[in-house]
Amino acid sequence: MSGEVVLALEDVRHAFGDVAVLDGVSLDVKAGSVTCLLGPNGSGKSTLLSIAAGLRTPDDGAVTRRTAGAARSVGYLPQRPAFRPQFTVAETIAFYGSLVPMEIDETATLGQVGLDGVADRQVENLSGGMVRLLGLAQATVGSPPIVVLDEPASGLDPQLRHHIADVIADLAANGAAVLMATHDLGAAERIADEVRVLDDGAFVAGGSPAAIEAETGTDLLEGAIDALIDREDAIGVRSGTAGDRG
Ligand SMILES: Nc1ncnc2c1ncn2[C@@H]1O[C@H](COP(=O)(O)OP(=O)(O)OP(=O)(O)O)[C@@H](O)[C@H]1O
Repeated sequence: MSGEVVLALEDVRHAFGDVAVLDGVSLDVKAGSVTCLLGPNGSGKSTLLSIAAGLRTPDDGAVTRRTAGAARSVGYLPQRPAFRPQFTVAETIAFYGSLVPMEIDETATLGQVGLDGVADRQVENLSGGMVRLLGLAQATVGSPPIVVLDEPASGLDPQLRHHIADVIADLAANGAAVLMATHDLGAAERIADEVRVLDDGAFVAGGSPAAIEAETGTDLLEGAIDALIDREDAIGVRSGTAGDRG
């Protein structure tokens, strides 16, 4: 099965009101691989991920998920994961486990993200980073063949970021097709089989990290992104002050 395209987006378009966010985006994600979406804040990564995960219907274009026979088709980690505050960590995973028609090893699920030691702690008493780890664990419950992760390492310290990247690489090694948005270029460099750079609603580059670096004459993704994205534009999007700059 490994290497088959299990998630395909074809000429996907989406707008919020009169603001076009995705302007004809096509993408194949294969089983056993990690695809990282890079791009400035507001470039449409989360919108694309929510469409890929089936949570949002695009205005136009086709989304195909080949997940027949899977207990759960898609695991999804939102950008801001939120859980019932009074549930413990173990109860939270048990709840998600109850939604899929298969036996879940809760301890192993928590262990893979390093949360087995806080299984009895209530969610409201977790740190922000721990909540994100719980979100990642939740996204893997039921071994979905497609895993969609929106900034899985956001707000985590460098060691945890590294650990999360290892967990994600393991998911792909075990056959999952992983599609994730990230601003962690080091992680993308390390674990991405494919990178897509999104800007102004379209992909401006795609390929392995090495291929993108070769194409842009750079030796790190950070340099490649600088070469591909107009930094002034990106800062304008971030701060909303583009119109104020003289
Ligand atoms: N529900 C919504 N209604 C209206 N506009 C939206 C909605 N969701 C997103 N947008 C707009 O769509 C654009 C793309 O947002 P999106 O969250 O997809 O970007 P992103 O690349 O994930 O950004 P970031 O890196 O900051 O998370 C932004 O201009 C955003 O304001």
